[in-house]
Amino acid sequence: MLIEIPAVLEPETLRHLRARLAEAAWGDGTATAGHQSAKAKHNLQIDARDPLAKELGETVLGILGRHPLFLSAALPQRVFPPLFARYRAGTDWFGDHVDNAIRYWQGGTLRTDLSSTLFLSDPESYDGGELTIQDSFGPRSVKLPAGSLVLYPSSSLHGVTPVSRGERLAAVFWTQSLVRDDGQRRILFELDQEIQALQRDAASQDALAPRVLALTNIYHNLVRRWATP
Ligand SMILES: O=C(O)CCC(=O)C(=O)O
Ligand SMILES: [Fe+2]
Repeated sequence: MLIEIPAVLEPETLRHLRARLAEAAWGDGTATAGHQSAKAKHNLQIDARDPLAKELGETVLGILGRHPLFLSAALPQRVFPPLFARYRAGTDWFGDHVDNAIRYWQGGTLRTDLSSTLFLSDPESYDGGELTIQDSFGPRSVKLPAGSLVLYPSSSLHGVTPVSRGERLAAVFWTQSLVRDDGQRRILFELDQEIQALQRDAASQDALAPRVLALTNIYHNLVRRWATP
């Protein structure tokens, strides 16, 4: 399931991130690529050990950790710190590739269940740079407003088309979910969204309150059954 989450970043946070990224020390993106994706990857990124990457990564993780739609859709157990990427016009793109199933980090491991791109450049400011994802319904091309993010199963082949004008800035990160199976996670997300809609209706119709309670109970019982914390 591919989920778009609009306006994750406030305009002011976006301005702050972009201003800090303009001063960053950008290095070759292949530094962290696996054997197969190194051949496909043509972009720049900030070294994960760079204090700036850590600081901005924490800002993004803090926002995600409080974002109801991200929490509902990803059911995150752990989120790998964002990698800041830059694609320049005329040279940069990322051919179709797979993300490694396991990422090593802080002496531990993270299983990549979900991949995400948080778009940081205004779509009007660059040409190309579409994120193409092989969804179960066929290829999807994603180019979102700055500050919005897309969440997709890490099992999908994906890439970024060449940038032909301007530059594309993005924060890319991976999530290990409490619910590993994409189909189960999708059922929980849809159920949770419906319960929340019903809860809004229940505010003006008392008779709905027991229904909301019963469905909320079902939601949590499914989480108990499917989550592996
Ligand atoms: O820049 C993007 O949107 C995706 C990057 C990507 O696929 C990766 O770093 O593995
Ligand atoms: Fe990738």
